[in-house]
Amino acid sequence: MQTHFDTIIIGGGPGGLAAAYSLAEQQSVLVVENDLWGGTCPNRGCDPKKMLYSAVEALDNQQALQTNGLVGTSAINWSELMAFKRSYTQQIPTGTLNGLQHAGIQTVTGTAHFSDTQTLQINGDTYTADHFIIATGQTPTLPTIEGHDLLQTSNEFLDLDRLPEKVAFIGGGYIAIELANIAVTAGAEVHIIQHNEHILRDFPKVLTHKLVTSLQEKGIHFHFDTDVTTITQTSNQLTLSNQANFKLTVDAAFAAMGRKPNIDQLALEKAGVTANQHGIQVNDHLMSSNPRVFAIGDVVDRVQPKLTPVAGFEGRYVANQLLAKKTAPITYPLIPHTVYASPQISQVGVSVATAQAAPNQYRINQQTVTNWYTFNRIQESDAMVITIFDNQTNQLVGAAAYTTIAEELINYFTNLIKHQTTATELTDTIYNYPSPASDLKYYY
Ligand SMILES: Cc1cc2nc3c(=O)[nH]c(=O)nc-3n(C[C@H](O)[C@H](O)[C@H](O)COP(=O)(O)OP(=O)(O)OC[C@H]3O[C@@H](n4cnc5c(N)ncnc54)[C@H](O)[C@@H]3O)c2cc1C
Ligand SMILES: NC(=O)c1ccc[n+]([C@@H]2O[C@H](COP(=O)([O-])OP(=O)(O)OC[C@H]3O[C@@H](n4cnc5c(N)ncnc54)[C@H](O)[C@@H]3O)[C@@H](O)[C@H]2O)c1
Repeated sequence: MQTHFDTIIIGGGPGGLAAAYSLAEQQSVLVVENDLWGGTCPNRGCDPKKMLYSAVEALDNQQALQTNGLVGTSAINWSELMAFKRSYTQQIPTGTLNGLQHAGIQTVTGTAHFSDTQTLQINGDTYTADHFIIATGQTPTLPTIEGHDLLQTSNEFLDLDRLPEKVAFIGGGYIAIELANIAVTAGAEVHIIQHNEHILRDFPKVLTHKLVTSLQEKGIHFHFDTDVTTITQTSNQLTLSNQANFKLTVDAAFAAMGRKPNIDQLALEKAGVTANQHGIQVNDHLMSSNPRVFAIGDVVDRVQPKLTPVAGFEGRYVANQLLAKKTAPITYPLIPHTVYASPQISQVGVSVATAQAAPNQYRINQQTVTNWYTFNRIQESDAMVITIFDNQTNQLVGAAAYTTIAEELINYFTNLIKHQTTATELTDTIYNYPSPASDLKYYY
């Protein structure tokens, strides 16, 4: 059994896998995974969520066209939808493992922890390496309140055999909004309990307010400025309450209050790697306080959003460093992000808040586009696109969108910003018509 490697990667998710494949042609590589090969995104994150969204979007689109040519609405059959999701997720761990082995990458299933600065213990065996890459991701945070162990998380929601009739989500971030919208569309009574007065703190308020209205119209009950302090169980139900007279009884409740780095099992102190509650601390080369050890993806303490493409980008960056193909500090490209709901909210580049705070530097073009051909054709009830231009260069520098096609629109904007497109140049390209891209010339 080989026990020394050029690089050992802890965590077989999008970050770890990107690093492993990039290194494998020139290095001996071992990847260690203690749960589902493939990690959060394809097993219990982005991909299964969007499998469920296939039905949510179809139903939304169908409902929008009632009285405009479509007769009757369908309904979601939860167990069939879950079987559809599982047809994708069930093949992920084995497929991932086979792919790694096929590429000549060694694998071990087990929990890794350091015993000194250059040694790992896995399943009682000792492994050493020239370098280590920690890519262990995050897990859901549970509140420290009475009855917290009665809460479930996104992990369980995305694999429910049966959708409970009445559900609550604690939190108002990505996960609460995305999963609550799946649940309400599938027929559940849904409550979102948020400890302050707004959802999705990083997105423009003008768009999140619209989303709250849209989700309320779909039937979601929002409880703002509400802290749950006690959870009790009575027969098959849970009661969530606080001392300020809040009391809600549901069939299931899900914690969606953020995620915490998977570092507890790593014995980082033995490796001389420093970390805090946000994750492993790294320098601008993603190197930890131990120069042999790098960290990538969700487990890193950094300001960039914790998303799959960011983890992959960091994995390839560290691999290139170890192969001496790149020595410069990491510089991140634009990172577009989307909340998948009904409709979606996406944004990229300079934020609306930043532009509002610097009116001399930026011009904001906020357009209600509901009546534009693209959105009228699919009967969107409310759609808005915001573009932000630099006053001096007239270049597009930021964008945000509230529409069912925001996920694709934001990719166009990302490319336009990347290529420093000016407002005038937006009119220079001929796009296929009619299509969302053919509207780009009107977003100046
Ligand atoms: C519900 C949900 C929806 C999401 N939706 C999106 C989305 O739409 N778009 C998007 O870009 N991102 C989304 N994300 C975020 C995305 O899943 C993560 O950013 C991405 O998976 C991070 O990749 P990673 O490799 O850093 O970590 P992970 O994918 O979490 O992989 C880490 C792996 O390390 C393993 N591990 C942990 N500790 C050890 C140990 N000691 N030894 C061995 N192995 C260990 C874990 O089991 C895990 O498989 C979503 C996340 C969730 C939870
Ligand atoms: N579409 C996507 O790209 C996508 C989807 C899902 C998850 N993700 C990733 O996963 C991460 C985690 O998602 P999340 O929704 O769990 O976290 P989040 O950070 O997006 O939101 C956490 C929410 O919980 C609230 N909260 C915090 N403490 C609370 C408390 N004590 N009581 C009640 N509410 C509390 C916060 O105000 C916030 O609204 C995201 O930040 C993102 O990186 C991305």
